Amino acid sequence: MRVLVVTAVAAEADSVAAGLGRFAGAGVRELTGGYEMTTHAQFTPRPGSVRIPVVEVLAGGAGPVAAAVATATALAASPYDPPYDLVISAGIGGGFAPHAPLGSLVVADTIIAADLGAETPDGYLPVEELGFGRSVHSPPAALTARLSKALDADPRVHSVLAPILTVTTATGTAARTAELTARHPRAAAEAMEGFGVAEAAAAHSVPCAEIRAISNTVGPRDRASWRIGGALDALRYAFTLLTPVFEEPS
Ligand SMILES: O=C(O)c1cccc(C(=O)CC[C@H]2O[C@@H](n3cnc4c(=O)[nH]cnc43)[C@H](O)[C@@H]2O)c1
Repeated sequence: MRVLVVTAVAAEADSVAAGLGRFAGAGVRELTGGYEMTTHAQFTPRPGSVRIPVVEVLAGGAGPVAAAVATATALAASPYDPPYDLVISAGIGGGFAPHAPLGSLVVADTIIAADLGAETPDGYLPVEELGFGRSVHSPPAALTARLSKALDADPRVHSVLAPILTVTTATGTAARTAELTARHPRAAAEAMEGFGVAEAAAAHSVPCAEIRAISNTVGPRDRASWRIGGALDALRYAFTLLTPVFEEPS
């Protein structure tokens, strides 16, 4: 399986790469847009394998627009058809209580652009209700089940399969938290790239997933309470558990 993992920042890409690291060789290359790509062409073919799995990790920038541009650039630059078998948006994220505590992992069953719509005096309307565009991507259920099962195989890991919201402004007040929770009661995490990655993947007809390691609780902004190091460790460990999935036939 050929997999493209897209993170926002280099620290997240490094954690993903470290999780994949037992498969060796890493490098960095520039894409035409100037994005940094850490390349891991590191899976050893097993007897009977017909394809050599390759996972590439790309730090594509923060926010849905940078993420979409970076992902689309990487997909267009691939010499393969299809360009990849799977694209994963991965990184740290905010967790909605009580679903996703600090250090836990969230696999998206839906990837939702939570602020792609319009405010009205009667409340928020997503683009679907405005009559244009889309604000939801649904990764293939069989794929998310495989990812979740791989994480749940380790009893020390707390993972949840739930909606992940993509926002362009990180939530920092109780009022905004309540609004998002009312609209998306099952949402377990928010981050800033998933929907952009998913849009680019969809344009190339490549399945997309999103995985977040929780660094902070969504709520009134309290930067001192963020546990970025712990979340980066959880992200790294998640990718050690996920590597067998990438070795399976797509
Ligand atoms: O300061 C650091 O050392 C550091 C290391 C790794 C990552 C960061 C980031 O700030 C990453 C930004 C990235 O994280 C996502 N994120 C995390 N928490 C939230 C949240 O509560 N709401 C929305 N997004 C969140 C997001 O995807 C950002 O792009 C810093």
